[in-house]
Amino acid sequence: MKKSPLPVQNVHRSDKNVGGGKEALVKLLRWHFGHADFRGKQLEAIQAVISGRDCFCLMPTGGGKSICYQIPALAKPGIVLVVSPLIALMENQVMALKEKGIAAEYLSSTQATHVRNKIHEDLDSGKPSVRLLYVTPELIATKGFMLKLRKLHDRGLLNLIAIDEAHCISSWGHDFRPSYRQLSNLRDSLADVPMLALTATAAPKVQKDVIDSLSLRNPLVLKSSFNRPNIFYEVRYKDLIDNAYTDLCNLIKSCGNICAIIYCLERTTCDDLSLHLSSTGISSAAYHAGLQSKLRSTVLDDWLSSKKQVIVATVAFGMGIDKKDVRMVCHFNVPKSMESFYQESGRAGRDQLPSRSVLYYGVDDRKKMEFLLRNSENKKSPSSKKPTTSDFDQIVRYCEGSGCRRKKILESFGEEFPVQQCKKTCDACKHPNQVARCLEELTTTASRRHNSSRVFITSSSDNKTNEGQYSEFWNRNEDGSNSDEEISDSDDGADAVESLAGPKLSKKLGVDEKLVLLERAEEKYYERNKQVKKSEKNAISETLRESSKQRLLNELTRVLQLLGVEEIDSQNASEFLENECFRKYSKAGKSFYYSQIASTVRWLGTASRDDLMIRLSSVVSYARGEEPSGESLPMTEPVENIEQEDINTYATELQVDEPTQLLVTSPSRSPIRLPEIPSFSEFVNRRKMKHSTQCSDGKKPAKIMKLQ
Ligand SMILES: Nc1ncnc2c1ncn2[C@@H]1O[C@H](COP(=O)(O)OP(=O)(O)OP(=O)(O)O)[C@@H](O)[C@H]1O
Ligand SMILES: [Mg+2]
Repeated sequence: MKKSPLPVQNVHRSDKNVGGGKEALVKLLRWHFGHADFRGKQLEAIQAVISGRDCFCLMPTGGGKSICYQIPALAKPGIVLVVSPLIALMENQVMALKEKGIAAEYLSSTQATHVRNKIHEDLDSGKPSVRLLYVTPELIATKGFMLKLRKLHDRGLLNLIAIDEAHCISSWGHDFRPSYRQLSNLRDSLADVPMLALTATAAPKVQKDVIDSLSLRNPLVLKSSFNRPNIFYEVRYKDLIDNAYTDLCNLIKSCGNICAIIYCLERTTCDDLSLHLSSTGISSAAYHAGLQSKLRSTVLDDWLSSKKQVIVATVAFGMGIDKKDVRMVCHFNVPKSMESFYQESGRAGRDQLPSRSVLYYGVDDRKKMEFLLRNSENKKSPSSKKPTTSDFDQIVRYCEGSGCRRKKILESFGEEFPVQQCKKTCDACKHPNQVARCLEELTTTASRRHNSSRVFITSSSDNKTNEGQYSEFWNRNEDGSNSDEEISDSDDGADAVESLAGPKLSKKLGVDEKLVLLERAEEKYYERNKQVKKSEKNAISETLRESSKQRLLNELTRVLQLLGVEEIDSQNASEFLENECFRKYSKAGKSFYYSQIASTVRWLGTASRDDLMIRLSSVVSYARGEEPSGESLPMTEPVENIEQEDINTYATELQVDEPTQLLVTSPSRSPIRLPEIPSFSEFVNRRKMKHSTQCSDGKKPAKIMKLQ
């Protein structure tokens, strides 16, 4: 309900009288926001900036930082400029303020010109009505807008510049945004306007970097404890769970109809996991930068209004989103640093009610992340301060070490925390024996699976993987490409689907993006051509098959390299797997086929060397004369009723003497490019197809071979 604003208080004059100042400020807080009193260091921050002093305010996520600049805007005539990194975040706050009857606006490229013009007119008028003006750092960097700010300042109207999410200025931070760097000019241009930097980033090196970069002058530094007592911390070990998807479903269901966020490393995992949750009756949606902006807003709105219960997202989601009743934040893949983990898990329980942070930890995930971090370390410039493998070690210790989780989080931010204060609000304190057993089991299981006695804090520096899959891994890339800038200030390239003519897809796109674009283009085609038969719509197109093969190939290449498997030719194996999906689901239709491909990709991501050798036994290659080592591997695809004739024909068609000689070494062992050789099952399948064509031609059917 809108309230008429309280007459503007000139608290500035009474700020020396702390008691009087406080009373007036509390009155504003109660009237406009309905809160009984200030929390933590809010009042100190407000009084500092009102008195004209710079302030650096560190409060945990959900601590109530916004009030620190919203109340000053109501306490003094004039304007408070708020710099915010995300359009969604600005929109949210402005909407909430307007609902409270507070004159707030934001300026962004997404607004209609007439809306922007109206705001500019108001700013240029003798007595602007706007009290809080939200802008992006990009806008501040423009000459025109800076000129406007100077004019406002000259007219005595610019009271405060608040830099929200101020850690974005530091490349040490987990959310570095190059555009924030431009804010370092503010001090020169508007020297005497007080600045308020706000962040929940706990890392001391980021804090110092923020103060230096913004040239804060003798700032009042306010730090609150980073402890979030209402969050229960817990780690689940993927290597000890039969099926992490099922485990997660059960977990969500066991909590009732809660609102949750699930973070995944890859967009495909978001899509896949969300699909899976939905199929079990949990209302969920995926959210990542690969979605069209309209769809993203719908997903966000649905989740904010609790129409959707669970949002499955990449790290592109969540900064500054003020949904109070998030009861669980789950990391389905290990986060890249303790800082990211703290920020993301901190989105639970903003209403201070009991909530949960659950981290699904897997040794494979850890290796993947180590690889990405090492790769990025190798690439980065000497001045770059991206999270490193040593930052990551903190999160590994959080998962792989015994002892209070809460203590580990807080100590990694330099905060001392006596274990007794945890009061059994983490799994390690509540069920110490169970956690100890899990860790012991993890050591044995993982060392067995990964053929290594070193499980803890190891690294896999020489692994190669498809980095393109993790385009949101660095929330904001230094070079700005692939950043979720697109999530904040501009529309993304997904709209290209609209103009998609045939398979004209940019080479820059990853396979998954291409697949999604093709799917959408296809959907659009069918939408426009409703007369097209349903069966046709359901048919699996060659393009889809090709993209699926490529998707499998990418994952296979990554997994084979990660596990050091050389005996499997990824090309043959991907074709084999795709063929398997096609064979099983071509009749059932596209969605079944697509979901089978997705689940195969998922399986590849968790498969061990032995799993791969077993399932892909028919495409395992050995060097000429080399025998498979150890016991013979069982085949998951038993080939029955195969005649010697078939084997001979297979050999003859490939012009070799013995079938075993077909099986050549992996490309890494042999520099010679060999002609493409179909796998045996593929060959059998082709023959099967030939037979069936012959049958339909009215010829006598040949003996049918059965591949299960
Ligand atoms: N003094 C207060 N008393 C009660 N509730 C408050 C008070 N101050 C803020 N809140 C509430 O706390 C919640 C979090 O506030 P806010 O969004 O400002 O947090 P934040 O510190 O900016 O978090 P983030 O780091 O996630 O952006 C909001 O719902 C807000 O209404
Ligand atoms: Mg905030």
